Amino acid sequence: MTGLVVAMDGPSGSGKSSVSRGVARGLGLRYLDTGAMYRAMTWWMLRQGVDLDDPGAIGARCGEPLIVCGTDPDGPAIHVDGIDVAGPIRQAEVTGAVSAVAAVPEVRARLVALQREVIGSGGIVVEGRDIGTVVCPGAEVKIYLTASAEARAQRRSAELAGSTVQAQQEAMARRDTLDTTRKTDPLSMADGAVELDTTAMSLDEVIAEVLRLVAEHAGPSGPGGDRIRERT
Ligand SMILES: Nc1ncnc2c1ncn2[C@@H]1O[C@H](COP(=O)(O)OP(=O)(O)OP(=O)(O)O)[C@@H](O)[C@H]1O
Ligand SMILES: Nc1ccn([C@H]2C[C@H](O)[C@@H](COP(=O)(O)O)O2)c(=O)n1
Repeated sequence: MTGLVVAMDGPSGSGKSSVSRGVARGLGLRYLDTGAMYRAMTWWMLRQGVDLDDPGAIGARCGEPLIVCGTDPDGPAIHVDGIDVAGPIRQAEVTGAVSAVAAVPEVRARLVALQREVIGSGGIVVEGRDIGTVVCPGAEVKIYLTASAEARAQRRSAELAGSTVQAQQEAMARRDTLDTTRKTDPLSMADGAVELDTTAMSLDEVIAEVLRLVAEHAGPSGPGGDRIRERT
């Protein structure tokens, strides 16, 4: 029997990580942050001095780093060649460069294959930009999370000391443009996805709504209902 897969896509800062972790905890599922894998690849490229303006150079070297991504929603770990990069991949240098690396087809092919290995037979909430469209189009539940640009920037700047809402909004807009206009597997809403605009919702409300959608789409009376269990 295969396990439940919940696919969570959406633009930067829409709440994918926080919501996915809350849903995984609530259902006793694993959690995979695919953005962390693109960030880990970018961290490695920067460390190696690869020219990030040269997609050919990125594509030629993207098979080299060993990227290992954990699936514990309470402490998702990420290592590159045995080095813990959970902190470094969140730094501004990586955030500013990751969209260029993620646009390279060879990078996407390698990381999608790795993601599918981790997903295995399921029992997991997976978040990113192409989960419902490319990585796992057969996922039982597909969510497309959105929120207004202002709300997303406000949430992010509240999280990061010393950043203004305006600077955050500009940085997010830049990244979203790159992520939605790249040629290979751009961010888009998957067929069958439920769009959830969280602008006026608290994090707890969003998690509760996704749990409700999971129960509706994959609950005891829905398809695959025997595959979910509530964590006690
Ligand atoms: N509904 C919500 N209400 C208020 N704050 C929220 C809500 N959802 C998420 N947040 C907060 O917004 C910030 C961004 O959320 P999160 O990191 O989960 O977004 P993301 O979509 O994973 O972002 P990215 O794609 O950039 O990694 C976090 O500080 C999170 O706690
Ligand atoms: N499935 C994915 C996940 C992420 N990306 C790219 C696009 C993002 O700008 C970047 C970092 O993701 P984040 O940590 O902000 O969620 O990685 C992608 O193309 N596909």
